Amino acid sequence: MEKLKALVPETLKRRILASTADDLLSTSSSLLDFFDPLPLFHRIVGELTDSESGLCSKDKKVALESKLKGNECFSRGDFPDAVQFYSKALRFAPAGVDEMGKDLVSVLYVNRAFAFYKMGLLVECLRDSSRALSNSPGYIKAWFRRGKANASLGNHEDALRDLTISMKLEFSLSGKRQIENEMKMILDRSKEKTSSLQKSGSLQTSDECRLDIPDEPCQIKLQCVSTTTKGRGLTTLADIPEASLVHEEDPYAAIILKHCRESHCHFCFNELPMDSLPCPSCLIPLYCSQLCQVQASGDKMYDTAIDGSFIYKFSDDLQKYMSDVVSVKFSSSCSKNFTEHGHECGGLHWPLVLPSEVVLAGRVLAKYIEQQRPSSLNLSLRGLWDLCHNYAQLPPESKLEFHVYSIVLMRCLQHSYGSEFAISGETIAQLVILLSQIRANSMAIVRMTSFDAIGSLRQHPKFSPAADASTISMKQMKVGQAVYLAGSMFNHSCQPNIHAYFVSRTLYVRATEYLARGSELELSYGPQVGQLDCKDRQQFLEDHYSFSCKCSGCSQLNLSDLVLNSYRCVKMNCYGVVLDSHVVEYENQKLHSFLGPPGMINSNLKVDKCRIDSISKIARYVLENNHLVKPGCCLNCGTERDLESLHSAINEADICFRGLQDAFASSEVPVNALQDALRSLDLLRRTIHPLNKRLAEMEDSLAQAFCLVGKLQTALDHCQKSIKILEKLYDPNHIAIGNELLKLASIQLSFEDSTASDTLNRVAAIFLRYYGSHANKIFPCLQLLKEEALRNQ
Ligand SMILES: C[S@@+](CC[C@H](N)C(=O)[O-])C[C@H]1O[C@@H](n2cnc3c(N)ncnc32)[C@H](O)[C@@H]1O
Repeated sequence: MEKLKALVPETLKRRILASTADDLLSTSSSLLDFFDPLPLFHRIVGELTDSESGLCSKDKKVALESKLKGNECFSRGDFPDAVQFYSKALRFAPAGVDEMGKDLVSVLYVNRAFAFYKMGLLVECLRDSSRALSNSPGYIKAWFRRGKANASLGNHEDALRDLTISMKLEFSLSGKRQIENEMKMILDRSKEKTSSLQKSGSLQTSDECRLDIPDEPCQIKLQCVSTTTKGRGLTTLADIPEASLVHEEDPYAAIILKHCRESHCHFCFNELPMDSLPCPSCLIPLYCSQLCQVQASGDKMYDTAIDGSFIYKFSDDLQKYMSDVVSVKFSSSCSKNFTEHGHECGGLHWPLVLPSEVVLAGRVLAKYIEQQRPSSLNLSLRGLWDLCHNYAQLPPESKLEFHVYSIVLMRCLQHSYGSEFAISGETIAQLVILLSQIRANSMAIVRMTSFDAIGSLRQHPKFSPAADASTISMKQMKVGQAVYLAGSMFNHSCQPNIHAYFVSRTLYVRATEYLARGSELELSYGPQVGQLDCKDRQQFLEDHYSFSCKCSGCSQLNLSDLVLNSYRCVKMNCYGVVLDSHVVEYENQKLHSFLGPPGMINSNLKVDKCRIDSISKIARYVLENNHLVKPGCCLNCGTERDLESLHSAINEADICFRGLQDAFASSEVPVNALQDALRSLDLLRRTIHPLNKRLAEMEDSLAQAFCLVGKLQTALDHCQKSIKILEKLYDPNHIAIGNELLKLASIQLSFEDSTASDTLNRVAAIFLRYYGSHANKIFPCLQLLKEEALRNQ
């Protein structure tokens, strides 16, 4: 793409870089006219759309090589590696290829099923056997393998049916004898005991994606209104209690992020199980279940029906059982869904190489085209979305990229849709706007990383939260990017009153505080008060969303913004705040609105969300000092400090802090790194304000380090100190505090401290407020820790 950008003539480039939305028709037409006769442009589009030369098409040779390697691993008892190779082979195996009289994909599923069986992963074995049967209903080995898995799982009735079918299909006498023996064993076993698993019916063996059960229906009515500073926004038509679900929505379009392609399902974005499924027609996507696979790529593979090709006639009962096993049943609403990966499939290269937001735009366009069919041949995106965009505020480089990508994407889509739509300057201009809308409105779908870590730990019989104290930390990981049309109406606030989260690909929004009728509902697009200071939040929003934030946190004084990056007063007995020059600039702006017009001072001090009276003290000082906050000057007593010397102390501490972080990567903390870190902490305490966030981070790192060296009481002290600071920067009931308290609880549990249950109760209350009934699903570790705490009591 860089090559294409470099070719754009200087004059046209300058016009594009300086363009506004009104110029787009002209700039897009000029660029289209420039690219269309260029051989290089056509070569690039050709490479992106040629399924033969692309990197994404299936390859029988690679599939067979991988299968062979899988077989070798299997023969020497290395089953996990065998699974890896069979999975690779499945990814590369083209559909409908015959391998020694059998369908290659089915053979690979059966081989992988056997490896799972050997590893004791019976549910995975069962699912893979069924997948083989969906492809090849008459595959004897698959029925046999399924029967064995069902028998081991205690599903004796099903096991006998599976084996009866394989017996009837089997020709060889030795084969029949082997099946007969198996059936005899199952009959004996089923007489001995009825499996507890079968009785409880608790085992999930179906190939449905484990979609989470939605919680209480969302009944809150919201209204779209026009705000004075932020465009449209959503307000509530009724009072909303804290923790209520206020919105639930599936995406218009969604895409997985590149770094998660190998680890998460490309449809629901959950972590991939070991028995993941590839796309039937190309190499890129992996899915957690057939349901996700079908929803994303279409039901090309799974319309199998039992035909009359079987020599044996089965009883009605068995015939029905076979049909149930081989035909994957999905709800009718799912089969009607637009298959968002369908048009990119078949080995095309462009979905792999173009940036995520461009591929997302491709999915949006394809969905729109499908919806317009068969009426519209003349693609017009005018009526597509009523979403805002900030094209004029985009960085100039992004404007050029959006132009180039729009033309390339349109040509790639033309490859799938042929002459169905004509490309013109106008459609390119509309696509540039669409990309700008995606930039302003799309959301990152996130997962809590500890969810995954604990999920796998939990399967370990020896998992102990106590022993794994330092592993329990919550980090958000971006896995996907999606557009939610109604959800796009929520404005941002750095002091949000609602919380957005995702279960699979569904967006849920919950009120995190009581909201009176008529209040505006605002979520955080990323940065929040307590996390970053005003300057850094504004910078983030400018860089990522191209707007200058006008939320309450950025326009009204609050304690966090004043102290988060501040220094302490040179007088050791004074706890006044000393600000750096860049912080002063932003705080002075807020101070003006805080003070209001002349004459309103003092009597009308409006201090939003300030829970600490020091704001008033600061205000009083500022009022007495000509309404100006000065860099390096204590806001309590007015004493000046040399900022330069403070900067070098902080740099020194930062180096030490990074050393400690590096040590965590190797899970070993050398004694000297610990001593250096303690010295730095001391230096920081003398240099920066006691509520500066750096101190909290240093205390937190030391807590982790002392956990690693087994000094748990010291770790606990540091963890508590970190939380104390964070509680002042955020709110004590903020989700960030919930995450920190979870760490504290795991340390408390490590030495059977009975206060762990109180800590966990606080965590549960916070999580409930942010995640409602989804809390346990999103944080399974909470339940584990609670059980551990109960055992300790
Ligand atoms: C997802 S949209 C929200 C709905 C939008 N206000 C509208 O009218 O369609 C995001 C855009 O809303 C505006 N916006 C949202 N929060 C804002 C804030 N705190 N301050 C200023 N503008 C904001 C910005 O233009 C931003 O790009």
